[in-house]
Amino acid sequence: MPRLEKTNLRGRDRPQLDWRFVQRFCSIQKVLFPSWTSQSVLMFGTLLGVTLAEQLIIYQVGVLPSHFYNVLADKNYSGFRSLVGTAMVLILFNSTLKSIDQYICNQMYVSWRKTLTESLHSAYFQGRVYYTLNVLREDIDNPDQRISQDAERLCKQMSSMASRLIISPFTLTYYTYHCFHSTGWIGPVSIFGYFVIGTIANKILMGPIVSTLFEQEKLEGDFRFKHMQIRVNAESAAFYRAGKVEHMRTDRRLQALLYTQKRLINKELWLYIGVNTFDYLGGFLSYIIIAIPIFSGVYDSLTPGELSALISKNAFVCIYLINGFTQLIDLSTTLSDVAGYTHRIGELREVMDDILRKQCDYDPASGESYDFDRFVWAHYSLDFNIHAGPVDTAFIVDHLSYKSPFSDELLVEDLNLKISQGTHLLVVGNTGTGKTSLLRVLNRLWEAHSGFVQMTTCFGPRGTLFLPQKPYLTDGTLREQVIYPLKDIYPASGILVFVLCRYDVLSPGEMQRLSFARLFYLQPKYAILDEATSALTEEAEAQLYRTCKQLGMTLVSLGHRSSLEKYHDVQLKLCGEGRWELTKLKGTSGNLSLKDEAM
Ligand SMILES: Nc1ncnc2c1ncn2[C@@H]1O[C@H](COP(=O)(O)OP(=O)(O)OP(=O)(O)O)[C@@H](O)[C@H]1O
Repeated sequence: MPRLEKTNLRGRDRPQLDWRFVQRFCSIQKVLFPSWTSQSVLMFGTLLGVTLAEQLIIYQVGVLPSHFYNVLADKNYSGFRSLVGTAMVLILFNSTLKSIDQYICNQMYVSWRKTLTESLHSAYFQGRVYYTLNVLREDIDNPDQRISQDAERLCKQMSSMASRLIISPFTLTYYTYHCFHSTGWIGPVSIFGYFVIGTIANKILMGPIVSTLFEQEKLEGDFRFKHMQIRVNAESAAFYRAGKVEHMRTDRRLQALLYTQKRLINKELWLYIGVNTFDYLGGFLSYIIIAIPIFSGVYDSLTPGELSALISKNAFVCIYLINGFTQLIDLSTTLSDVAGYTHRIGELREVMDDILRKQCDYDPASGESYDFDRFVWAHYSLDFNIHAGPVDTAFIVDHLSYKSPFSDELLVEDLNLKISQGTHLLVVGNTGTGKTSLLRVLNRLWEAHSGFVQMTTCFGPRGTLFLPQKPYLTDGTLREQVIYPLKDIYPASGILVFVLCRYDVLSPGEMQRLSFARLFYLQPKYAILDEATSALTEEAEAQLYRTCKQLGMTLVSLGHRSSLEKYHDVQLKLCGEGRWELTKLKGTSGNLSLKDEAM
């Protein structure tokens, strides 16, 4: 796997309001609106209906004052009474529709967030994408923040734009027609021209905002990660009395974040100036439009009274049309946020797709999310050899060479090995010689440099189970810890009590014991133990190894302790610089050739 360079925010990769934004935005919309009958489309349709009704009512409310002038001037009491009644009904309707509009927008926000986050989750947890993304890819920052926060903000901003955007084609068409009717072509053409200039100016002002917002979100993620790191490692840091240095480092991240936030605010100032200028200039534009024919003598034949009536009528439609456009321009601050979040989520989706594609090329089975539970229940009816191979074998390693993803030096070269039932293997070697890396390659977390690894059993119960060096205890009850990674008890029983477990207060030895409890519960055929007893006494280690063997497990252990030798039949020693030695334990020694020896 080649080392990936950090490419974000450099040169042509700076997130902009460009074609790539449009593509990423459209691909996110496809997720949010998967079909014409989807919930989002129905909500959008309802919102359109509500906003159209709202516009009709607003128009009626807008003409009420002129009716009041009429009935008051005529001292028409019954007309006044019915007008007050109409006004009350219209106002009630208007406020109800406005509230429904807000309500639908909020519902849409939650529904979009659900759809988008679930879609990101399904890619993130597919195969080993979450591992590759967090451990091996350096070109993408804070995937957790993109999924939890950026997706939320994108949906929030889009829902806040929705009702204004959805209605604008209708109001713009309606008032363009009226404007054309009253002023001729000069009105709509000048207003459209004005809008085009405003849009270009705003696009120029928004460009730097999008990339700065992108950067700000990255720094926000880094800052949060630092706090998370302290939270997880609070005890170790406290043993070092590391408060001062952690304070300094956390403050440094805060300063970087605040510096970028200030830069963003400074850039936004120019956008606000642009938007506000556009708003206020728009107010005058209607009078400029009407002034042109007046000064050029088109209306010279009209009396002053007719001229003022014409000016008032034209000003009304022009102002409405301009208002429609300024509302769109006002959205540019929201749009720049949407663009920033769209780039962050779009980039994450692209990288996840890329990882998944490469994983599927390397390991076709990795495309599916591995479901331990499915395999447990399937076991009774299926023999699940996932690759054709001898039934008493877990792995066949053939001329395997591997290296760490960010280095060119081979850790192990040309390794031949067969892990078979009943032959317990001990892997030893100095620190950093590639013992755990061998397990990464066997587990297909890392790709082999050359040669191949064939896994002939499945993961999980009745197959192969890996106990990693760092015991992973998840959130949940003790029962959930023990049955992990199963979701349900197997076979169905209530033997494990429902006790809430605070895994963070367990000692390393207790964590290792709990990992063995998992192993005894799941009872795999092959148990791969990476320094699984390093925090336990030799007596406890002996007891656990004895139990594993009584349960019929074949063990592959990694470790430094010589006490481990007596539980194993064969030893693989990694000597560094690619060299390795395979020897028989319990008396026999010397290099073994894989193909000849029955391992
Ligand atoms: N995620 C990773 N990305 C890049 N390099 C890694 C990664 N994990 C391990 N390495 C490197 O690979 C090399 C082998 O690491 P490995 O974990 O296999 O050592 P090990 O033999 O198990 O050591 P130990 O006895 O300390 O557990 C080390 O130089 C390490 O820095």
